[in-house]
Amino acid sequence: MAETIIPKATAKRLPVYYRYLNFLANSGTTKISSTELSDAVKVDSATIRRDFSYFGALGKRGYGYDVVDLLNFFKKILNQDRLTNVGLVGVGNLGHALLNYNFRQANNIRISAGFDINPELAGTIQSGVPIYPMDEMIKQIKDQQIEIVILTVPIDAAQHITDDLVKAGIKGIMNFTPIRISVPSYVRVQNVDLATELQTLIYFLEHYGPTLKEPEA
Ligand SMILES: NC(=O)c1ccc[n+]([C@@H]2O[C@H](COP(=O)([O-])OP(=O)(O)OC[C@H]3O[C@@H](n4cnc5c(N)ncnc54)[C@H](O)[C@@H]3O)[C@@H](O)[C@H]2O)c1
Repeated sequence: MAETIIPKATAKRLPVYYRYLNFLANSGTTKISSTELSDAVKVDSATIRRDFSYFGALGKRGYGYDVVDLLNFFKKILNQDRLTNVGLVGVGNLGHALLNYNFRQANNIRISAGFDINPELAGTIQSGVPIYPMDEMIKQIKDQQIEIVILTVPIDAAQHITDDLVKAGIKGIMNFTPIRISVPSYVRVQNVDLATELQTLIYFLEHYGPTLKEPEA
């Protein structure tokens, strides 16, 4: 199952399905039709069926989907059946906002360690998370077996911190800095840029209006 190779667009929709199924399970719903799921997550049912088909048949014809079965399945795929510890490098404005956000409430993810060069921050606890000085970063990441790091440092610090993160054995970086960091092929980088997302939203509003669904990726 872990070896299933799926398109990026499908991978991006999996957490959306997961969140909604979690909501359904919590409210006691036991089954859902593909049309209901489609309406709720705003993804057309053909796309949902295609997404699910990458993982084999998950629904029964004429019955729809069993919510708990599907939820457990996505839990495994998204590693939500175990807690994922994430590191945060750069505890400034954006870093603080991310620390304050309780990832764990809906997703089994928590920021377990923060790192910052500012001596006033290092050695403190911010939003319940210990902040370490940079010279402890590699050791803490190894000791805590952190595999994913969120990068929220100024541009000029991004690459050399990335190089240290690679040395520490990190597997994935969520990069909020505006530069494209270089990593070896076995490390994955997810770039997040709110300005680009906003531009995309503006583009879709201008070209397709507020109610039409965006064309399939
Ligand atoms: N992707 C987005 O949508 C988005 C949105 C806002 C900001 N950003 C980017 O995120 C980054 C952080 O923005 P911010 O507003 O939080 O900045 P900030 O100045 O408030 O915070 C930066 C933090 O990094 C720390 N820092 C500086 N040099 C460091 C180093 N060498 N090692 C470790 N820590 C170091 C600082 O002490 C500070 O706490 C910037 O690169 C900014 O461009 C991206």
